[in-house]
Amino acid sequence: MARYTRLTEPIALITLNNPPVNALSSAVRSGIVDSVSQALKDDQVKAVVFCGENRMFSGGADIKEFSGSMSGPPLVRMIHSIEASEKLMVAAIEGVALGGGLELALGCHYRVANTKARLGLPEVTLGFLPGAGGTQRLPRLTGITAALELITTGRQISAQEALQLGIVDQVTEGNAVQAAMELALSVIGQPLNPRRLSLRPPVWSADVDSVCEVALARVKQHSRGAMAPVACVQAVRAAAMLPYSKGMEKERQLMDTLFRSSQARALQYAFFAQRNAGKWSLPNGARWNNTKARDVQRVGVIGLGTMGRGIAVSLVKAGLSVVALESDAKQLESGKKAVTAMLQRDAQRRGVGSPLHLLTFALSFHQLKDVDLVIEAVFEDMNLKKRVFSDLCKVLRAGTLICTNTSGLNVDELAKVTDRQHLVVGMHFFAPAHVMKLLEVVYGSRSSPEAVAVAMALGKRIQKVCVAVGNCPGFVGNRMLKLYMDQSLYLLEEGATPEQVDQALEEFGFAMGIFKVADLSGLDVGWRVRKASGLIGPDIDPVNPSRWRLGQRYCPLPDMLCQQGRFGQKTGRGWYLYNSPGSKEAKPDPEILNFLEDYRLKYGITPQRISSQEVIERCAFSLANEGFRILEDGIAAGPEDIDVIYLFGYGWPRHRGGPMFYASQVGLSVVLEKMEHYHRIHPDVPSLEPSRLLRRLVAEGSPPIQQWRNHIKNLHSQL
Ligand SMILES: CCC/C=C/C(=O)SCCNC(=O)CCNC(=O)[C@H](O)C(C)(C)COP(=O)([O-])OP(=O)([O-])OC[C@H]1O[C@@H](n2cnc3c(N)ncnc32)[C@H](O)[C@@H]1OP(=O)([O-])[O-]
Repeated sequence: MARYTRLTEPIALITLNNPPVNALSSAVRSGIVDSVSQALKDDQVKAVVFCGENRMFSGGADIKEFSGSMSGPPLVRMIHSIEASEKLMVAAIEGVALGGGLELALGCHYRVANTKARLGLPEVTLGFLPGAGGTQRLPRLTGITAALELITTGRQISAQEALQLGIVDQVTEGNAVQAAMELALSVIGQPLNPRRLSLRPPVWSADVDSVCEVALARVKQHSRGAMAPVACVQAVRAAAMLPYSKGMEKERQLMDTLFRSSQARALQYAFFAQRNAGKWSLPNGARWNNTKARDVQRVGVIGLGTMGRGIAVSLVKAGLSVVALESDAKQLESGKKAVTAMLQRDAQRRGVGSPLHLLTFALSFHQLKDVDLVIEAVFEDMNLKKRVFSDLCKVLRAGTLICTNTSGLNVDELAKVTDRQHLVVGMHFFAPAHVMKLLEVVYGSRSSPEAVAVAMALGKRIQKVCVAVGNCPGFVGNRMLKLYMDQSLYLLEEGATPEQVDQALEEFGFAMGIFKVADLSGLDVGWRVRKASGLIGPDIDPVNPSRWRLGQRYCPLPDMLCQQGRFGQKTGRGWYLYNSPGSKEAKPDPEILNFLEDYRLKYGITPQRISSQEVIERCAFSLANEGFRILEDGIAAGPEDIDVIYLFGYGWPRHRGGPMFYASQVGLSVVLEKMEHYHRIHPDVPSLEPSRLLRRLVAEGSPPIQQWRNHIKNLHSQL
């Protein structure tokens, strides 16, 4: 797993060989140790160059090994002996040098990188720190400030930036191995001690404490409750204060704590869940690896509202040619201005040429006749969408796919009005569509596997994290969100305040509590949906609205707020108070507290003291409980898909893995017991009843989350 090649010059080449990313598995580490010892024994060899197979240096330690018992030579010791070696060691970096890969390179005496290479220490994103000396060697090269930024964020940098920071010694447009050999030949014989980073003194400076304080405040604000970024700051601080060996001791202590933490398990789970989501499968057996996606070059986008604009921008940025259509000249003009400005700003920021030549604006459906795929992004109204779909069929070529950007409408019902039900899929983008990473690709009962493959491939091309989901109201994300929102509202009725609920959720790790999110999105959006679905109508008393609709408990509080014109940030008032319409700083509103008190009095509700624990249990466990129902119904293929949707679309804290992973960590029997408890107290909320799958998994001994798919398969085969 590491190939040793003796070159004609006095140089040996050690090639890491573990495709696809040359992860430093136990076999690779053994191969490196054996190869280094071979080079050291050969008197003719004066220098060693390290490189990776397929022009990929290394993606770091093998993350799969972290869940089992570690074997093979420890990375720390291996890197230390490379650095301590009396022979010259040079890293030739192509592709990526990440995590342990970069730490290996930092143990070498010189580093050469190809211009396209990317370098970084992303361990923090996996719940720990660069524990193979990275926290001690990097600051000794770059200084504290840069090292803190790189290590606490895990940001990947270009070879050019690495050169500026002193992380690499040379950047080449050509072959990095060739350049590394040339460099080796030019420095063979020079003293190696100045090149051994571990021999450098601590990088102390008078402002270390304040720099670390600022970094600590930043990481605490950005990654609420995450342990790893805090530990990263502590480890880098040690590099400033302590000699290398003591700093390494600190690194090891911190690493030991992090390594055993549930946060690290959650983050590593999230890493693989994200990659698994692309490996979609449909209930009929079609899968990512048995279905071919045909190529898409030209895409039509219908509707240039907020969503359509973001979608058009994402497509153009990925190099696709786009025809953007609006229904009248005025809307077209304002959409055109917005899209053009967004693309120009982006090109300027990235220092690339403007891609506007890829964009055509149109008012007539006929201009869509040559596109390969259409994404309809008109207003969320079934009748309007149906009209658009049937008009489209009159102009599109026979094989053109029609995708609908909807957050929950029935894809089958829409497909029925077309002449190509097999070519209709849903594409649920999240706002703003050019920023948010998640894309739910919704297959209807008639969608062909090829259509799903095309939509998934297109999503990947525009750099979305795509998850294939079945067709049901709200799909996966919004179907679960409804229950989460319901619970938050019931908590208000029962005695909580919006700030209390939000604070509990933010302490749990959400970037924003649910009521702040609602204010940001606009309360009128849900109000319109509830009106359209008949939950609010002329027969409902607007002053004393009923708390019972469609046979279950209903909370009319959001409707009452909307009647007062409290639509959230846009009107300066919602669940919170804002300085002015559009302002973002949410302040508790005494009016809301009085309003809630009056409401409880009016309906005879005795307010209870609601603990943060109850907020989390009712919100998070309700999400997971609905997730189990979604798995039962076959709407998501596995728990990982649900978790990816919540991580990338709904701000679920990554260090908690996702609602399904969280349930597995808390313990399924605990979740079951709590759901039974809350359902007993609130029998008028049917969704609190524990799902069949949850009960079944508990009855079967609460298997680990990785095994749930088998249990679900058995459940389906028995239905
Ligand atoms: C003491 C310890 C100190 C050191 C700690 C570390 O180094 S921690 C590590 C620090 N390093 C990191 O955090 C880097 C993590 N990796 C990445 O960021 C990206 O994978 C990439 C940029 C290397 C390539 O991106 P890309 O879009 O071209 O490709 P892709 O992302 O789709 O991956 C392709 C396949 O490779 C797999 N795989 C990837 N890396 C690893 C790994 N390290 N291990 C195992 N497997 C790994 C991945 O699962 C996928 O497998 P599948 O689904 O085909 O079976």
